[in-house]
Amino acid sequence: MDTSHASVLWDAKSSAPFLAVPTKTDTKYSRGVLGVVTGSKLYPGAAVLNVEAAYRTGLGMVRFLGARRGGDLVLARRPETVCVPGRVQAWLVGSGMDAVTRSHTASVRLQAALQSGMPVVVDAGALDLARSSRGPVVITPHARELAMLIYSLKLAHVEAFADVDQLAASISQDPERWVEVAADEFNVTVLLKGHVTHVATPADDRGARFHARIQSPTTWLATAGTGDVLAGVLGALVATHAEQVLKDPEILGPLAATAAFLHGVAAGRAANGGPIVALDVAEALPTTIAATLVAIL
Ligand SMILES: NC(=O)C1=CN([C@@H]2O[C@H](COP(=O)(O)OP(=O)(O)OC[C@H]3O[C@@H](n4cnc5c(N)ncnc54)[C@H](O)[C@@H]3O)[C@@H](O)[C@H]2O)[C@@H](O)CC1
Ligand SMILES: Nc1ncnc2c1ncn2[C@@H]1O[C@H](COP(=O)(O)OP(=O)(O)O)[C@@H](O)[C@H]1O
Repeated sequence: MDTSHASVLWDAKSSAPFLAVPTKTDTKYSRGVLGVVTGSKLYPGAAVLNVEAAYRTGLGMVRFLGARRGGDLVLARRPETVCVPGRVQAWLVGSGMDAVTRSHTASVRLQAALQSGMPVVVDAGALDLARSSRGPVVITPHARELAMLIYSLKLAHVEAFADVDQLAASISQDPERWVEVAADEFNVTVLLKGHVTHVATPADDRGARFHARIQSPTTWLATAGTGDVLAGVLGALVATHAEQVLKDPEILGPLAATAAFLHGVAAGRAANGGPIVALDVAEALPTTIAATLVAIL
């Protein structure tokens, strides 16, 4: 694991050890169950993208416990999904939600996940709640979402910026610095999305941390819903490594970097030089994972 402040370029060789290949004795429960609380009346489709991507990354089961409309759409696309509460090894929350218009019921469901003590992937409309988690957390903001988060908490670093847009511009220009600031301030692993995605964990007592960068192989990835696909990939990786994450939350760094790597390569394979939609990226994940595993054979 990298212990310097400079970021390392994350590739297939770095990613392969963080893929969980099922063994002969595995069951759907031992492989990892991901609880998903995402989607809303405004954005029900995000839940479908999350769940499709999680299954395509490989895990035992998805329990979808978000709003009804999202649940109906998820079941129409992935009937193997279970919509009954029960044991899960990790949570994915917040995609397709809006922190401002979030319903009371949605907030109660989010808090139940965050208070479970299990590892949680926190995306989009639940980012404001990330710090209240009892378990290890990885957040997945884009530049403006991170700016909103830093601004709303009135951290010391914001004094130099007139508004959120100025801060977002600074984050886009210098993601390497801001991803580390955010990891330290929020004490969570941060995956900062962009053409180049950065992942950082909080610095330890000696100032060492994990910091990786993932270069997207295609700009066609900049299209609606691909962030929801990324959140699903990461949810699956965290669910299949939940025991390790609880022992050592630092492993959220390499897991998040691996998610971003698989996501970018899947997009490149799906695009093949032309436009793609978010579900194309999810559908390209199985062959991307097979090719990534070959990197360490
Ligand atoms: N089919 C669906 O259900 C979809 C749901 N989505 C959900 O929609 C919600 C809102 O998403 P957005 O944050 O994109 O909100 P908006 O599209 O409302 O954008 C909000 C602001 O953020 C800026 N912004 C958006 N992406 C940025 C980036 N990469 N870097 C810098 N600034 C950026 C925009 O310019 C805008 O000013 C989220 O909950 C998300 O998960 C989206 O993922 C799109 C697809
Ligand atoms: N110019 C770009 N080139 C390559 N990838 C990009 C580019 N812009 C954004 N991305 C990637 O596309 C995804 C967009 O996610 P996000 O902003 O959350 O969109 P959405 O909310 O629509 O899902 C992220 O994985 C991000 O890294």
